[in-house]
Amino acid sequence: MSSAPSAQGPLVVGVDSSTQSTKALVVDAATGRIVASGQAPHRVSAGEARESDPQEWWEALCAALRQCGPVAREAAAVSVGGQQHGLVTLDKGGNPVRPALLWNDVRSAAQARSLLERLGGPKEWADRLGSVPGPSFTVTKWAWLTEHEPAAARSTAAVRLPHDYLTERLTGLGTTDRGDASGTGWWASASETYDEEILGMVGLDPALLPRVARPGEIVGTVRDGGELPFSKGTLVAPGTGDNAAAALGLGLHSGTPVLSLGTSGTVYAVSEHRPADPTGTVAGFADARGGWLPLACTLNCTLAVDRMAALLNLDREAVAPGGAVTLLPYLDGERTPNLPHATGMVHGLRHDTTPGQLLQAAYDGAVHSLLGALDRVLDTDADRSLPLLLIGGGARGAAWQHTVRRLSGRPVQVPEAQELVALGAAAQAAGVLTGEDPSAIARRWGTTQGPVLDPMERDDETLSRISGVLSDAAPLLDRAPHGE
Ligand SMILES: Nc1ncnc2c1ncn2[C@@H]1O[C@H](COP(=O)(O)OP(=O)(O)O)[C@@H](O)[C@H]1O
Ligand SMILES: O=C(CO)[C@@H](O)[C@H](O)COP(=O)(O)O
Repeated sequence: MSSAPSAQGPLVVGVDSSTQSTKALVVDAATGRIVASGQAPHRVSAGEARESDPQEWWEALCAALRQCGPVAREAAAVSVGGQQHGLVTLDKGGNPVRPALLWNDVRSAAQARSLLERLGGPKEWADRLGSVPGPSFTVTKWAWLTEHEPAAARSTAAVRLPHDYLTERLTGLGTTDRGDASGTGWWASASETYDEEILGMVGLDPALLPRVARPGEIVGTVRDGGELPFSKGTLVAPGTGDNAAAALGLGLHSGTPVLSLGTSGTVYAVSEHRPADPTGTVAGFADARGGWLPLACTLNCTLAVDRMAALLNLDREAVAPGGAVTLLPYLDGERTPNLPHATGMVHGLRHDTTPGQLLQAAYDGAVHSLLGALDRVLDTDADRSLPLLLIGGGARGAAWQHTVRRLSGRPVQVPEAQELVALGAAAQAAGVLTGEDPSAIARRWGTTQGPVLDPMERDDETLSRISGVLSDAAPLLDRAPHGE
């Protein structure tokens, strides 16, 4: 007798192992009802480095599943969605050689610049890889590691992405998927294979990389033993990167734009056309189904705004309108625009500027970066009147919702479902059980149901003011630290 007697179908588990925490959902595959959930935090290093211990991700996964209770062990299938790009280096025993270098660690900016030139420039990268790799991409992190920590690189017997590492802890097999592989900078989206010339450029043996599973493949079963949080034999789906998982969770059709407000800010859509943006603004990711996920990502989203609220000793909702102050919240450097050495900047501060106006300026600066890429992630024939789907932790905030509506001039839909990455992983797990398209499963679950907030008149004055400050301040924002 299931400990979830009201379940109508088999139970599946979807996981979101993201920057700040692991979220796990036990879901009824027939209806999408969340039967149980759990969450456990991760630690991320402070300062210039952005690193996290993969073992802690595993412990957080086990803790989140313990919070779900015994029902988690009844899951027939599981899938893991994870933060993209992270460089996980494992020794011969499968143990991390060092903490993982995360997507938001920008120390490999110099390596990124060098790699662009060595392959022949941004257009060559875009044509082959689909993306122009910046310091967020795994390939630049591996180049950094070989230059700065050669002993660690020599001790590495396997290279994984965060979601690959957790999937392998379950199955004992090294696999990844095209969605997450497309964020490495060594998986060519044109050929859908690892690019051995690029691997050679950074001295990485292809044998250290995981097999790229096909969408919908069962990559293994949960192996026996230890404190594994699932029953032996539970089917394991390929998993994918968190944004591709969220796209599954939303059951996205092409042309519908998504703004995700989390540790990272992302704007993306699904497309049948392979992206190849030579400017590097749009990353040409693959999705988890066989199509494409053109995406732009910012480093400074909810954490930057929360930091400004803390500095101003304000609640995150205590914004005030009417300011003419500009705040570029580039506290961690910035990825979109590509300003890895940037820092936060305020312009237009006056005696009568209020704390609430300054906090609103932080929201404006964060959303301006995302909306600046919105048009570029959409196919030319996309209906620009469709609501923006707003997801991620920030989507729950009134100030975020209002800022997106005011600066986009578009209706905004906020799904009631809160953990779209984990829901997408659950849909993928359900898909390996039934053979159904995970996006069709998510649509059947009704995951995008939620209020549609009416459009507001677009605040073009604020948008152009921010663009003007950004343009005039570029030389200052792009200045590398002394000696780089
Ligand atoms: N009610 C809320 N209003 C505004 N922001 C929120 C709210 N709840 C959470 N957040 C923000 O969401 C962020 C976490 O978002 P989430 O998408 O879970 O992060 P991750 O990128 O790690 O998956 C937090 O940093 C916090 O700033
Ligand atoms: O780097 C990207 C996308 O290219 C980020 O979206 C990471 O995948 C981190 O995701 P979150 O922790 O913010 O969910």
